[in-house]
Amino acid sequence: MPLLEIHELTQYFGGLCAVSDFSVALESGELVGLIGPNGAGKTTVFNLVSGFYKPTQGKIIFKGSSIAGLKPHEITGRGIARTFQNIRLWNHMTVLENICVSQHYNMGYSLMDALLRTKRYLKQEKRIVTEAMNILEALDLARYADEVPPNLPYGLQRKVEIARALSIKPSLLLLDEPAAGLNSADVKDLISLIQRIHREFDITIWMIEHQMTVVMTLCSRLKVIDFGATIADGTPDEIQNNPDVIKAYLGDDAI
Ligand SMILES: Nc1ncnc2c1ncn2[C@@H]1O[C@H](COP(=O)(O)OP(=O)(O)OP(=O)(O)O)[C@@H](O)[C@H]1O
Repeated sequence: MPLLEIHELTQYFGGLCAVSDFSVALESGELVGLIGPNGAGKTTVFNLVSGFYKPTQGKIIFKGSSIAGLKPHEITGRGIARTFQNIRLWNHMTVLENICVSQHYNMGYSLMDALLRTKRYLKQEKRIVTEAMNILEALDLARYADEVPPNLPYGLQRKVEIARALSIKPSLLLLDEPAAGLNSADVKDLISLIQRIHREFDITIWMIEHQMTVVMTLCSRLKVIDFGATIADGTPDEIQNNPDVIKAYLGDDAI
């Protein structure tokens, strides 16, 4: 059984069809890419899978159960984590607090426990901090635990966002343009980081990315969409030489 199955997903925004009849199946352990020109509908697909939008039509099945229309926190609870095209960290909180706050969907204590600072509350809070520090250590970020994100270079902020997504121990990680805004040295580091996460965290990764070196190096297969519709599906080599893909990116003159 695939980890994630999407059948004929369609999303309208008023009269605009942002995603049309999109289907895909991701097997556990895969690292695959979703590419396409600007405005193709890629982020909309991720927003539908992560519960930010309710699909106009279609099925989204994760671990055998339908998740279409669930709230984002419910989908996180099922084991899907994501990052965003524009980094969304809490800039007034430290790196450690940013990771801890994402754990609170799974805190295991009540409001009353928190108000009375019961034993259960203190024990769970300690667990959350320990687990957050473990993830920061695993990604070589522990030394930045007490910094606020704006004090860190952009490449490290991206890494913190990935650490935050990993901290919920997802089975599926959605990365939305992780290389956006990074310089070439940071892109190289990001490629190694994603390879390491994929190897060490027993996780399935689905990524949107415009930088071809990143997807060509990392992904075993790619799906290409344009104006919401799928135009190609295949290995990076097949995709690079597909005339429909070349046309979508470069226009008719390219072929
Ligand atoms: N909430 C929304 N309301 C109305 N239109 C939207 C909304 N979200 C996206 N769209 C439109 O849907 C289309 C697909 O947008 P989407 O952001 O999914 O594309 P994308 O492939 O991720 O683009 P990019 O690579 O530029 O990020 C675009 O025309 C966009 O303007």
